Amino acid sequence: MEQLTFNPALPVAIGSDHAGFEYKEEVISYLEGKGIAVEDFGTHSPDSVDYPDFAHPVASAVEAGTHTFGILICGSANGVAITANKHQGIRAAICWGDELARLARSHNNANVLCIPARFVDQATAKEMVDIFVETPFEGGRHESRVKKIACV
Ligand SMILES: O=C(CO)[C@H](O)[C@H](O)[C@H](O)COP(=O)(O)O
Repeated sequence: MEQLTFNPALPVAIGSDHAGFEYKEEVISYLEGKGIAVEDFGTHSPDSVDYPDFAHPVASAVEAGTHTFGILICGSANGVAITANKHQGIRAAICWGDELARLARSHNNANVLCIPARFVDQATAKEMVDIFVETPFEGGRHESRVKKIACV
């Protein structure tokens, strides 16, 4: 059975493109302030970059099991989500509100939270991160559905 909650012994993997850079820095500070280890996969400035260059390494780290879950931030979250979901072991969810973040975890056992920096404020981003960390996967009827995702 998939891991129900996140492993606090492993770091969170976080990445963004230039559109998500400011939010990434804020979220890193927020998580570290709560005593949660974070590995920053970049980008490391607001200079224009290509989101796949940062989404793939985060997805690979989560898929390898070296990081407990991933956070990816770009302008709309579409680019980073499309990229991360190319990875067989990744369930990346675009969330723009608390209930979406809760459902992504409880129903879909999402392991990457994708945040649309140009469409939510930083307070919402942080609230969604908290919910993503704290909400366990429900299992039950959702278990078989989640297992079918990877059956391609
Ligand atoms: O993939 C995206 C769009 O769906 C992301 O939001 C990117 O951040 C966006 O495309 C970047 O746009 P920009 O005009 O190059 O800043």
